Amino acid sequence: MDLSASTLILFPPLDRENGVLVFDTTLLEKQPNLPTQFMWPHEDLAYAAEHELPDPPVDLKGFFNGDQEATGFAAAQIRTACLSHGFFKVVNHGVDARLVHAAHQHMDAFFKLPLSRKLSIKRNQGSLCGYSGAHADRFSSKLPWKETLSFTYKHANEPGRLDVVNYIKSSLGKEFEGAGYVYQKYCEEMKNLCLAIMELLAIGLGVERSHYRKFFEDGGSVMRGNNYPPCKQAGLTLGTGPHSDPNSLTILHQDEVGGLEIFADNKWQAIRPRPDAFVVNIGDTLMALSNGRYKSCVHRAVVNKERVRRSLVFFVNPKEDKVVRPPEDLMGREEEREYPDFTWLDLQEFTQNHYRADTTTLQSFVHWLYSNTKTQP
Ligand SMILES: C=C1C[C@]23C[C@H]1CC[C@H]2[C@]1(C)CCC[C@@](C)(C(=O)O)[C@H]1[C@@H]3C(=O)O
Ligand SMILES: O=C(O)CCC(=O)C(=O)O
Ligand SMILES: [Fe+2]
Repeated sequence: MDLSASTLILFPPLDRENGVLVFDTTLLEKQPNLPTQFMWPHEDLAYAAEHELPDPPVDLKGFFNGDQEATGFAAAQIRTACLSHGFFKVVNHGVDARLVHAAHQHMDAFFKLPLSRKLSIKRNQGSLCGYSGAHADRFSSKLPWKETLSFTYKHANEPGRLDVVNYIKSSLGKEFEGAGYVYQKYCEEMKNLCLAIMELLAIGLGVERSHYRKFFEDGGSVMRGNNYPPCKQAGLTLGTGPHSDPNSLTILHQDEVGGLEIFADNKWQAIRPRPDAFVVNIGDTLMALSNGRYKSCVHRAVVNKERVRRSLVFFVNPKEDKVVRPPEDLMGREEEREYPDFTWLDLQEFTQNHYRADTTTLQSFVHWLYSNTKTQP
């Protein structure tokens, strides 16, 4: 085969000015071999899920209707899942299926835009907002086979304040205003769902019912659309590598293609897509807020050989400067603290500037905190 110099420059496509890889799937899909930058080590790829997580979904209908027995049942189901692997599905969550569909449709339309247009709202270093192709400007190896669009949302938004609409409109133009309204509404619904789940998490721990709800009421979240194009050598790469989310709670909707896997009972288990369900996972910050009782869920996303896969993610965080500390009524008399006090601002800085979130983020963060500040165990 004649590998002329120009061919070599094209594969993988590189940004001429900065020399970083460009996630241009129309070009990447044409080449026979996966660029090494996208290859993940054997230990992250091996043991593909052979099982599906068997847990039945948590039905929220009774909780929303104020039925005490059903609330107790849902809280117990959530408690069991969180003590073991930190993951559960919810149904009858009250979010209109048409809204979820519309959010997926608008994300689709965005990812189908020409690359130059998507790059016009490129995510900058240290920020969680904007477009990112394979995170190629942040990392040079183990690149995730995905592109993302993310933006922030404040929970204590007064009615009528349209931060998401304004961000989308000002960065992408007036023709995206409709998309902005859909995302704004989606964020509002996700916030309400998240605060309801916070109550169930508190009931499950036997702490004051509104404790976590209040803690997150003035917090903020990041909404993200993930687009995982098909990959001929899907078995050599990952859409999102094994990690636990550094934030508190994550609410995700995956399309019908499937690819989300969680690590539970010492094996990878696939999460079967269910259009009427949201999947919820505990993140590192909530693990700290429960003094290690609720487990931060280790998960990953595999990619498909033939089909593009999409997911909508809502990452929930406390207010940036609030001290993350378990409630007093949770701590037994002799119980020791598993983690020191910290703020989401610190953990966010750690994962954006010093450490790439993986399966041991919280542990590494605590070491980093001790070595950087006066905080000592
Ligand atoms: C604070 C955050 C960092 C990430 C986005 C939010 C919550 C989850 C984190 C992430 C998804 C964990 C896996 C690695 C990561 C780099 C990714 O693949 O997107 C992480 C996010 C990020 O830094 O963008
Ligand atoms: O897309 C998915 O199913 C998982 C994505 C994920 O884990 C993340 O964005 O943190
Ligand atoms: Fe995640």
